Amino acid sequence: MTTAIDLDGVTVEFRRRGDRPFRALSDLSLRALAGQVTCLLGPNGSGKTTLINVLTGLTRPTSGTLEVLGTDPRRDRSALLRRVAVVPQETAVYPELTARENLSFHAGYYGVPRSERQRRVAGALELVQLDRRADDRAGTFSGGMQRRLALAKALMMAPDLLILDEPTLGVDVQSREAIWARIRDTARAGKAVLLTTNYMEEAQHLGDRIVIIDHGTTVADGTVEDLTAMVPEPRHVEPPRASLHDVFLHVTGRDLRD
Ligand SMILES: Nc1ncnc2c1ncn2[C@@H]1O[C@H](COP(=O)(O)OP(=O)(O)OP(=O)(O)O)[C@@H](O)[C@H]1O
Repeated sequence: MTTAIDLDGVTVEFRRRGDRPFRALSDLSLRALAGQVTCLLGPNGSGKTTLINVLTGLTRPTSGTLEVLGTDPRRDRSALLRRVAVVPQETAVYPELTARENLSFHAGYYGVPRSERQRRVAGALELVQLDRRADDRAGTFSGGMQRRLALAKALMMAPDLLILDEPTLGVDVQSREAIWARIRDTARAGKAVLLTTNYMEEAQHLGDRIVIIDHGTTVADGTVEDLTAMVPEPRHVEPPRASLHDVFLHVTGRDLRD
């Protein structure tokens, strides 16, 4: 399988006023493959968003090497961004525009030819089951519907790498299932998917590969089976294996990060 993301020893330091530089990422290495969903887990402040910003060339690492879809985001960011779609944590839709207008605007902005736009927009709306609400303003949508619209925007661009920051934060079970199904389809179509989540169930359900980071560095990396085998004393008798929830607490501890 092709490597979509290859990070080796990446460190990101932020300068804080009157303080020593703060390491948001510390010698972090990570690989993600095409055709797989890679789930990135980590406590608040562990560096997940910083990592996404590094992958999209928004934040320049202090040191380390990185390749995303075979290119260095520091060198050719605009070419890379034509092949990578990011669904950020905050809702990124225009509330005054309808769902269809949101997608058309996005397609136009990213250079989808006019002749193709209508078909692509309609296809994306159908994918996330918003076709019946296509001509309603996005501002009237529920949180879950807005997340689905943001996902449609990304999927419409047929990216080789799809990055999602907490894709199902605060959405109901129905929207969650719809979003999960589209994420799985994207990986099955041979694309790489990297997503961050704080929901163990989501990682357990979707992740072909789970990477847990803490204090800016990788503390566990493998399949759910690899990771659950790491916990020495499963706390439950039934089922016999530790859950991903147990693994997460085992490798990151119980302290708050604030
Ligand atoms: N521009 C910046 N300047 C200084 N510190 C920063 C900056 N950006 C992020 N940080 C710090 O880096 C650390 C990692 O932040 P980041 O947003 O990557 O965490 P996260 O894992 O995405 O957290 P959450 O789960 O809460 O979204 C935090 O301590 C944060 O305060």
